[in-house]
Amino acid sequence: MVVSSLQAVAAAQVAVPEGAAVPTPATRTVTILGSTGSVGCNTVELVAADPEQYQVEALVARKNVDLLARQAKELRAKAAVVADEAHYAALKDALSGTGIEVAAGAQAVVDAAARPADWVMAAIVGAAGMEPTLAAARRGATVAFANKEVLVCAGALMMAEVKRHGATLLPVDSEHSAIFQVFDSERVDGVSRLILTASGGPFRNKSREDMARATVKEAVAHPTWDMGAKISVDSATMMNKGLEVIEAHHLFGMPEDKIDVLVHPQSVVHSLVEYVDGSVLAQLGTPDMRTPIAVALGWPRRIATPGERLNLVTSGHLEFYAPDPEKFPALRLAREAMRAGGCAACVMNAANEIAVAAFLDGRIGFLDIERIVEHTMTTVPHSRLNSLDDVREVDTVARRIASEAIQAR
Ligand SMILES: NC(=O)C1=CN([C@@H]2O[C@H](COP(=O)(O)OP(=O)(O)OC[C@H]3O[C@@H](n4cnc5c(N)ncnc54)[C@H](OP(=O)(O)O)[C@@H]3O)[C@@H](O)[C@H]2O)C=CC1
Ligand SMILES: CC(=O)[C@@H](O)[C@H](O)COP(=O)(O)O
Ligand SMILES: [Mn+2]
Repeated sequence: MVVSSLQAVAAAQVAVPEGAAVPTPATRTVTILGSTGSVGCNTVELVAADPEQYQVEALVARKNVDLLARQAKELRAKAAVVADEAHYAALKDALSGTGIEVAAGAQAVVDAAARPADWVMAAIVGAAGMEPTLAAARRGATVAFANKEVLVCAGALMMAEVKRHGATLLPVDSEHSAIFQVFDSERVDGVSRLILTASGGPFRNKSREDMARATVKEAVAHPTWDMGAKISVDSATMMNKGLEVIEAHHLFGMPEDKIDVLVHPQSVVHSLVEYVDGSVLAQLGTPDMRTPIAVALGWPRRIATPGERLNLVTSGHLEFYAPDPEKFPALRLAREAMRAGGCAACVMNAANEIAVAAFLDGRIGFLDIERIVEHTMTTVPHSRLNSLDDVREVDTVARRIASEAIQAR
């Protein structure tokens, strides 16, 4: 396996940075970015189940004031922050008399991530999570990392910041948590291949004609996982798996051609690592995000979660198939973006965010998502990403081109 020394360092950084203090759950202070979302609510549930073990520094959402205020009171958070300033007054009102600090706006979200918590859940959806995730990494926090779009649009720069500031990234995405649990980061040259499993989404057995007519309700009805709307649509196009191949590349330092995708409709085998001696190690479990979140929350220990345990006697057949590249071109687009390097993955991600939002708003059809993404990828000129300012600029240009293409339809 060809793994450069930089990649090997990056892979090690995902696990235990040398000399890093390992906070025990008993001393852990916690911030949850995106606390009102699907991953956020699961995280809140685990933290709330053991109130003696965690002190909550800050909770962050975009605009769901009612839920954010309830969570902040339940967890006795020190601060609650909404990104959308239009909701500041409502949040202030909901938390008046509690002593909980309240703030709003994009800078307030970054400031919340910069507050001194040992452990930060990065569960904002989309590239909007980049600045707050960076703020947590830059003060050397342990970052439980769900927000995959950040690594897709700025992976190399983000991993460099993680290394520079001695932060620790713990994967939360179920496939990457699975790999993390069976990946020998001490001996990366023994790893020959990563195999990411994919459910195939709600349209695995549908024709392209069916997909062209797909409604929002059908697209977000994931067969095995209960998730937010954006990632559910990504699963339906299989762009989610494309984003995850890029995420795995950055987290584990593996080249694109050593990261395979295997369709596994039951979502029981969460991913696999193949070693040079022919061993293949996998992590299994029921499709329940509380498990990978608990792996990151308790790490390096194991903490108990509620929920059903996997029973292989009653779980039925486990099936595995090769992905269908004709039906799901998003996988090809993601691999092309990886091979192109530079700004390509950032452009793809930005266009995908715009196209998925337009589909969810009923402005375009399901198959238009892949068309908008491909059009944007072929329109935005290739460039290198040398700084985070470059990332912001390319992201803005790609969003504009994708939006114009949607308007022109
Ligand atoms: N859901 C899952 O099981 C999994 C999710 N992931 C990844 O985790 C991330 C979160 O996914 P998911 O929980 O499904 O998403 P949701 O849409 O359910 O939740 C998103 C969260 O982010 C908040 N948010 C959105 N925009 C901003 C912003 N600009 N600033 C601050 N907060 C913001 C939302 O607040 P509000 O509620 O107020 O809008 C909400 O709390 C995604 O990157 C996804 O790909 C990865 C693996 C599994
Ligand atoms: C739970 C999780 O990690 C999701 O990213 C999941 O992988 C989505 O399912 P797909 O395999 O259908 O994309
Ligand atoms: Mn996943």
